[in-house]
Amino acid sequence: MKMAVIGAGKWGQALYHAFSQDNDVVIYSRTPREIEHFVSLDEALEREYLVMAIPAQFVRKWMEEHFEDRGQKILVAAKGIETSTGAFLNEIYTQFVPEDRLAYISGPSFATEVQQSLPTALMISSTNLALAETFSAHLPSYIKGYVDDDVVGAEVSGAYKNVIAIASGVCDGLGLGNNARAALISRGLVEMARFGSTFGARTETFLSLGGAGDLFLTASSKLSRNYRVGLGLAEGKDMETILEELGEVAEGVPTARALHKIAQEKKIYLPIAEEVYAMIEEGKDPHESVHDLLG
Ligand SMILES: NC(=O)c1ccc[n+]([C@@H]2O[C@H](COP(=O)([O-])OP(=O)(O)OC[C@H]3O[C@@H](n4cnc5c(N)ncnc54)[C@H](O)[C@@H]3O)[C@@H](O)[C@H]2O)c1
Ligand SMILES: O=P(O)(O)OC[C@H](O)CO
Repeated sequence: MKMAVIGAGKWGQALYHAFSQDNDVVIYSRTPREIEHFVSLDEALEREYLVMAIPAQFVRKWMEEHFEDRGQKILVAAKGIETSTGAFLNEIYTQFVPEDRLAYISGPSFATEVQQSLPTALMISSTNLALAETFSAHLPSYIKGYVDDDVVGAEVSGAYKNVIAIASGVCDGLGLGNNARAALISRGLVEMARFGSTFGARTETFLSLGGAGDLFLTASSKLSRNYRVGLGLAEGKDMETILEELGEVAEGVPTARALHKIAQEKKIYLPIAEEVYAMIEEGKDPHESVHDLLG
């Protein structure tokens, strides 16, 4: 399969490594990189299959400024909800490409472990199951692919788990113990499903690799950038310092802002996401947030 990965951050490079096992793959990013098969934007857009690893908050602008529809089939690899509009990624990408040429990859997948070819299982979701199957069939042998057609469920799961991961990092950073973290993750899963059902997601999707699987992973490991944001908040650091020290994308931060906006507009009860928003945006004391969540 002739593919191009667009975006050469940690996840773009990991997916480039993975798909390169059995396919003809090139990679492009706005910043030239010393990567084998690094190509120009035009050469990348010429490929039949694209993997889009641009972070969620930058997708719309990038597509407006650089994308040319040449009939490509696209695998969306970012996880997040656009802060400025509350739009899910499928709502953005479908403004440029018909939904039957769009698929979304989600599930428990630290880029560093995918880069090391460690065993991984992921979901590929599309309203066009044949397309999901095509991408799944071209994953390397160390990644087991599962296909599904609940695009909204997969997107909400992938985005929301990042916000719960921030809360989990706060919980561990405050030394509240395993019971508290387990309670938080469990209630976070319920909250994700409640939010997703508002937009037509299937409840069982939140029990899948893209839901519970990714949530368990991200909310329990320092490999998660979002979890590390929570650790920083628990230490009393301000967001500017946290993100500067992180030096990488933490999609849970802008997604928490998006969830707050949506919750206000649609009157959805999102207690954990709202406390993460209060800590991130209003500098609320994490101890107070925990008290209010347990209250
Ligand atoms: N890193 C992981 O383990 C992992 C795993 C699964 C999914 N993801 C998702 O993949 C997406 C990308 O994350 P990442 O881990 O590669 O992040 P990263 O911080 O490693 O890289 C972000 C990349 O985005 C680029 N970028 C920044 N601003 C941009 C802009 N305005 N236009 C175009 N490109 C811009 C940067 O140059 C950088 O290459 C995120 O949505 C993330 O949630 C990450
Ligand atoms: O480092 P995070 O928190 O963005 O998580 C990376 C992946 O989404 C884990 O599946």
